[in-house]
Amino acid sequence: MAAGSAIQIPSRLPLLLTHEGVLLPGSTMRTSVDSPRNMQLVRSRLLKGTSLRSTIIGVIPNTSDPTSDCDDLPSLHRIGTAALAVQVVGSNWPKPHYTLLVTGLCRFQILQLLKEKPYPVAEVEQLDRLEQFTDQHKSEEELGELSEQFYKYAVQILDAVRLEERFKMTIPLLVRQIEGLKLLQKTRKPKQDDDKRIVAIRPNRRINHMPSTTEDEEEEDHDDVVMLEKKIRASSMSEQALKVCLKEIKRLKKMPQSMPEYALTRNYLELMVELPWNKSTKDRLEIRAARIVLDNDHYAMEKLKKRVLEYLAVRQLKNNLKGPILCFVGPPGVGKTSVGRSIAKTLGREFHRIALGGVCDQSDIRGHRRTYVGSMPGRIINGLKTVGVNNPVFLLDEVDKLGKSLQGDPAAALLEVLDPEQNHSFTDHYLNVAFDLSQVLFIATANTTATIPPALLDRMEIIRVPGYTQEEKIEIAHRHLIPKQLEQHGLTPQQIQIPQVTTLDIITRYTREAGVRSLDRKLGAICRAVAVKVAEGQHKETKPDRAEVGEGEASGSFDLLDNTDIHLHFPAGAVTKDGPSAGVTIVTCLASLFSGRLVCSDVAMTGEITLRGLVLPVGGIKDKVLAAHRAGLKRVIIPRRNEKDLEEIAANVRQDLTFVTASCLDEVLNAAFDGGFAAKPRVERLNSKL
Ligand SMILES: Nc1ncnc2c1ncn2[C@@H]1O[C@H](COP(=O)(O)OP(=O)(O)OP(=O)(O)O)[C@@H](O)[C@H]1O
Repeated sequence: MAAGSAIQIPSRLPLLLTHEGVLLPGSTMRTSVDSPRNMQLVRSRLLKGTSLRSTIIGVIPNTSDPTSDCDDLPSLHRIGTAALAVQVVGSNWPKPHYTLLVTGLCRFQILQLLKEKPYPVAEVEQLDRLEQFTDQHKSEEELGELSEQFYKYAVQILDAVRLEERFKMTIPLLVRQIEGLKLLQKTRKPKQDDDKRIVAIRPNRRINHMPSTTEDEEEEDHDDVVMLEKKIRASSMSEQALKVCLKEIKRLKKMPQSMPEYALTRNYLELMVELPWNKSTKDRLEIRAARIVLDNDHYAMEKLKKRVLEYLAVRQLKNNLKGPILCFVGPPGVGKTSVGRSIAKTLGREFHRIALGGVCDQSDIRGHRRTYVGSMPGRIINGLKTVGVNNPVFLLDEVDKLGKSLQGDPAAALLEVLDPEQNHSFTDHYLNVAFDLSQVLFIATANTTATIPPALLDRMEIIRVPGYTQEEKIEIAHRHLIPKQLEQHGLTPQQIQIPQVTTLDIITRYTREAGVRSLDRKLGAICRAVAVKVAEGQHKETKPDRAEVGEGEASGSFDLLDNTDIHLHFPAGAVTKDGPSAGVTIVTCLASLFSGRLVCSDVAMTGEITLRGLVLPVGGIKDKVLAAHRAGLKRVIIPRRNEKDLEEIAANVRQDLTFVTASCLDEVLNAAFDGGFAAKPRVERLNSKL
């Protein structure tokens, strides 16, 4: 189709049904093809055909919901645009689809549908016989908002077949647009260093002669590229990166702007310039100051703070980061993230949290190759771009919730990130050049070590962060949570006072947790309620009432026996249960069931039981004892061989509880039942009160 010749489209056209955007003659549109019908069209017509005619298709706009595109053909807009398929890109990510670049040639109307399957083909009549389009319009990013408005009118304009009708519709719209842009120009002063292009209105040019890419615009673009090249040369990127960037900029200079690759290459180069290749903050580590920061920010957690200080001290003396990666493991809301933040504060470094929960694709860590449509760098490189320095503290949150999928194992990618032997030349797929991560301080958090991939676990030093006692929670609330909430809600201590007994009430009756996250939320709810009263000017000194805190939790019950069959029910089947520590408890339940006697309601117990009735030691005694204490129980039965673990428990908690150590089942049962236990089996239907 030589320029200047009139376009003659085939009388039968395969139809591509689109639901977004309207392709107008002379314009170019990129559209994603993923419905079965459209995929078939691309495969059979565009990928197999070899003639030029086979690349002409009919694009029908306004087709209803593409997800229902399976059997019945939806009703079709009568007028469509014949288009030349300029490029087809196939991808399997995130699901199989093609991206099609089409250029509109002319309008047509559907005369008759010839077939519906596997893709629709219609007999068509060409409506306008315009001269060959002269250029492709490249959509301007800055015109995003305007194009949304434009879209509304586009379908109407497509329907305007007569030239006069088209003028009548478009001229008022264009005039309005130009007025709007003039206003915008007045209010926006162009920044010298702004590498985003500003749309300029050139008053002397007549609308019908205005080519899509003017000389001025080309010059502007050229200036932009020159500016970008200057920035690349001025940046302190590695030699390898500089080489790649200069090669890309050379390609960019030769590339017409309308090429889709132009924008991709530009984005890539802009990211390369923005990355902190050599920019870092200066460490100001002073152990005494670090201790003060940690103590000021966190109450209790003595063991954790001690280990963090040791770690920082070794770093100060050795002045390198080749130590282990610290991993804080503990229940939600015990301050793992906030300790990470304090570490960054003590070091004077930037802090960035990378949430790994649910990540199951290695490209999340390592980025996509640039050949993918919509490719992006991974979270590590993105994080570095966000903080703007190459030595931040990165908190890898929830490493225990990493997933795995066909798209590769993210844990393997993380290993490379964390390995001091390799991470000085970490290569993100998108960058495709090495970036030095050796100055980044990585800290990880997890709720449990059980699901951390073993190879990762091996690289980390686990520091357990246990739950808090009630007393610790009260202190945390009054020293940290309440002042923070007051500040967030714009309240002063004169406007609301929460007495310690109230906090205790909230802790014991309205929250049941190892950490302080719900407590914090409840305190927030109180502050919000008070803020409303203060704002309404009706405030007297306010004490929180029950409704503001929320209702307490109901306790569950379970049935055990059906005649002589034993039914053991472990609630929440989807939650994996392992570990033998409920052994003594299950046997005690059964003993209660068969004897018809009730177990004391203030007893907690843990321990593994052998087939011969011996009680074996178990892990996590501290957490279990704290949970029993939280639940208001008085007596705790533990395996005798766990007696040494009681030393770890705060004295005030120990004072409130009586501990019974047991090495065999008899001792457990004697302690669990009032007045001891001499088994007299009685087989009848009973409900356990445990
Ligand atoms: N010992 C403490 N002293 C002061 N504040 C604390 C303490 N422990 C927790 N907090 C506060 O409790 C809130 C929740 O803590 P954070 O978000 O750090 O918990 P987390 O352990 O990281 O939880 P998750 O595992 O759910 O991410 C924060 O506001 C934190 O400052």
